Amino acid sequence: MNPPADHPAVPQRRIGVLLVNLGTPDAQDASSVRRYLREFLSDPRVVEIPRLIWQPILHGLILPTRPKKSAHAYAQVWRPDGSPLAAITRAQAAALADAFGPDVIVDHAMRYGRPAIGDRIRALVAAGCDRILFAPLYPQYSAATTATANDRAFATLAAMRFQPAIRTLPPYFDHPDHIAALKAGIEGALAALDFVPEAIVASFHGMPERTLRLGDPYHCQCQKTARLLGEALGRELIVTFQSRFGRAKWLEPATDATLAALPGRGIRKVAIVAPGFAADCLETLEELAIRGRDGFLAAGGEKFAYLPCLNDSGAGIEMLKKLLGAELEGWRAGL
Ligand SMILES: C=CC1=C(C)c2cc3[nH]c(cc4nc(cc5[nH]c(cc1n2)c(C)c5CCC(=O)O)C(CCC(=O)O)=C4C)c(C)c3C=C
Ligand SMILES: [Fe+2]
Ligand SMILES: [Fe+2]
Repeated sequence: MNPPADHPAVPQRRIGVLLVNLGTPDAQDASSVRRYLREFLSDPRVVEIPRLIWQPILHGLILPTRPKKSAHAYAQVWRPDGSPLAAITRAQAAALADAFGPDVIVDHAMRYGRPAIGDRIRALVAAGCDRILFAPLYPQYSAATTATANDRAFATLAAMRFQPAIRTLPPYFDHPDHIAALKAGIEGALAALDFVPEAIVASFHGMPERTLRLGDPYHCQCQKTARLLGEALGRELIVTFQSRFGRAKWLEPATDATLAALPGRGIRKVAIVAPGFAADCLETLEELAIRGRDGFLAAGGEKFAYLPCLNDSGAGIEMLKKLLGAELEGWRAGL
């Protein structure tokens, strides 16, 4: 027996585009930060230590102490409209709302915290989407970011009788449109400075070094982004890795140690970019733009500039339109 045409199980043929980023606390107080860190650091894709060993460390050592320290850091970058990562991701989705036509709904979600991936996928389905382009906004693939976001999307689908078709945005670390957008953003920001940097540092979020040996392509993809961007800019970039967490060895060279060493090598005017982040966040605005600057100047540096991420800039949104639009083409052809 066929259901009537207006039966809820008969969808309209719409497409959803879900922009996804890491997630951030709902508020800047220590208990909101603790809630966020508990979810984030309990993800076995992020901390690859056996649960029986990690859970006592997380609950006994980290969650009682780190939230207060992190809340202090968040307080320094918090905006009237909330956490920078949340506000910018929201703005990216808003800027793309009408980019793909009336049959495409653009929404956003976070892997940790809110808006939750499961909630937004279900909302897109309820709005008539029978296809969803799931777009983790990480230029470089890592199991700790891209894979865990995709896992959450597939886990949501696993609980559905009537699933939408799903397509995931591949990493875009070397996509010519990505490199061109980064180049345009950097050149625009450099032109507004009152000094000419003697070096440009490209700082990527770090990862435990063993993930590289285990086959995570993240490190290589970061290096390739930096090489292509350096070629586009016509100058070599200094590649570094930031945000070390825990006692294990992380990818090197470390951003903070490199910044502190540059004045000793005669480099006293520096610009720093973060081409691994689609949106500015705690890690760029506090760790690089505030603490990075302090460390560089304390070591004898004279001029320091943090150059913003692509965010919802014209170049950034045009790039996302092209990348997402190309993914939608295949589906459109069949509609
Ligand atoms: C526990 C280890 C961590 C791994 C591995 C890790 C990988 C990783 N993270 C990002 C992007 C972001 N991380 C952010 C914050 C953040 N990251 C860690 C730890 C690991 N990240 C912590 C504990 C925190 C929270 C802040 C703190 O307490 O220091 C953010 C910013 C979130 C925000 O609210 O602004 C982003 C973005 C990538 C790309 C990555 C691996 C490639
Ligand atoms: Fe992180
Ligand atoms: Fe950090």
